[in-house]
Amino acid sequence: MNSMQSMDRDIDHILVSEEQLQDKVAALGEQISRDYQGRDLLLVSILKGSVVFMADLMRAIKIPCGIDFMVVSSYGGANTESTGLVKIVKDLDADLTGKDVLIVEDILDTGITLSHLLPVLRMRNPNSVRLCTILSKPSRRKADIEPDYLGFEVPDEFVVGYGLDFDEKYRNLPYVGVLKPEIYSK
Ligand SMILES: O=P(O)(O)OC[C@H]1O[C@H](OP(=O)(O)OP(=O)(O)O)[C@H](O)[C@@H]1O
Ligand code: HPA
Ligand SMILES: [Mg+2]
Repeated sequence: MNSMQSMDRDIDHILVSEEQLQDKVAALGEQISRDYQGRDLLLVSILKGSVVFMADLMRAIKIPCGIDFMVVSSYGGANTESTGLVKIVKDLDADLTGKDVLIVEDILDTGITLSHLLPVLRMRNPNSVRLCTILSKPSRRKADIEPDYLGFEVPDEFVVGYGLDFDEKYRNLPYVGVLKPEIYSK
């Protein structure tokens, strides 16, 4: 038994396939390349969840851009509910003055994480701040935040894969799926 097989076995059903993800990333990359032509684009990846999407999206963007990373945490450990406490664990290195910042996220769920982060970034005098997320769960929104660039809407289920974890696992699945109920109750 190898580890891929054992991860796949924990999945109840797939919501977004690897092919659907790759097609969407290519389309988003094209659109962002058009929209930010001639601008000072800085991609800001919110770790850890966005690592897979960031790595794919930046290669689908065909114009010059910078990249930077921020570590923020609200769904600690095996929590499937946001704690509501958003911690900046590692801040950006870049000076945002005059930059066109595009936040790269894996999922916009309640919106609580971004509702804390957006005002912090906007205070740093960027030219613009927009949000690109591969997944959104609109039914769970608590903060008034919507993505400027969106991959897929997902239903109100806890999803894993393509960067998203349950208890730090399943981030390396190449698709987005829902875990079998018994995995949460272990
Ligand atoms: O819209 P919200 O309800 O705030 O949820 C979205 C955030 O929650 C997850 O991060 P998490 O805190 O689990 O950290 P991780 O990226 O390291 O898994 C996800 O990556 C988003 O950043
Ligand atoms: O559905 C989810 N899965 C994993 N991490 C998350 N963070 C917010 N929502 C989710
Ligand atoms: Mg998480």
